[in-house]
Amino acid sequence: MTASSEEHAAGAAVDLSGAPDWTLFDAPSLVGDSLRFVSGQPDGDRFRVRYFRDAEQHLHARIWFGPETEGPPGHAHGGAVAAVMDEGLGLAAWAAGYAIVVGNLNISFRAMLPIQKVVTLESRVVSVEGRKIMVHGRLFCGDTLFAEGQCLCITIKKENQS
Ligand SMILES: CCCCCCCC(=O)SCCNC(=O)CCNC(=O)[C@H](O)C(C)(C)COP(=O)(O)OP(=O)(O)OC[C@H]1O[C@@H](n2cnc3c(N)ncnc32)[C@H](O)[C@@H]1OP(=O)(O)O
Repeated sequence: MTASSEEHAAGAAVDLSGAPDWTLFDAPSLVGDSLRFVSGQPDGDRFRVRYFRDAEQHLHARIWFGPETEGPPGHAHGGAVAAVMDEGLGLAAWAAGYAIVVGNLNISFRAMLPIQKVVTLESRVVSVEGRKIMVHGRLFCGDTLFAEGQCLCITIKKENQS
């Protein structure tokens, strides 16, 4: 494989730095072990993820899809893409102050996503109606859109919060 700034052999350092106007977002301090499945192994061979917020407090992430996310040869499994959207868009609602679970996640897979590549997730809380928080997001690199999603998050009832 040809190494470029966005392609990395497993085990090698991966550049997850953010845009100049982003600040690192400490997701584990907000939701702890809820991140274990996707972003819990920052040096692993599945996902490597770093979260940021921009000046308007929208949540972004740089995400490396490692070899263990492979589905179609050389490309990410749709479930891996969905897992990233689930965590990232759900986390966007948490970061906006809502203790939620995801009730519905609608994803369109627009292009095959090469593994061992750093891509960007951007998200936006687009509406809040009672307990329903709608978050939209897209996973892309440069001009290539890999997936876009609409995530309906539902705030957890007080009696179900631990
Ligand atoms: C922590 C950050 C990183 C991790 C993020 C990871 C996100 C996740 O993966 S969470 C795990 C996956 N999700 C789940 O397991 C959720 C399973 N579902 C549930 O627990 C419940 O169905 C739950 C909590 C969503 C809703 O149940 P409940 O609290 O009884 O609410 P309920 O009264 O049914 O619905 C509340 C409102 O939401 C709406 N709603 C609920 N579910 C849906 C749905 N799937 N589609 C559309 N609307 C829905 C209802 O219509 C209702 O609307 P309205 O107030 O207008 O009548």
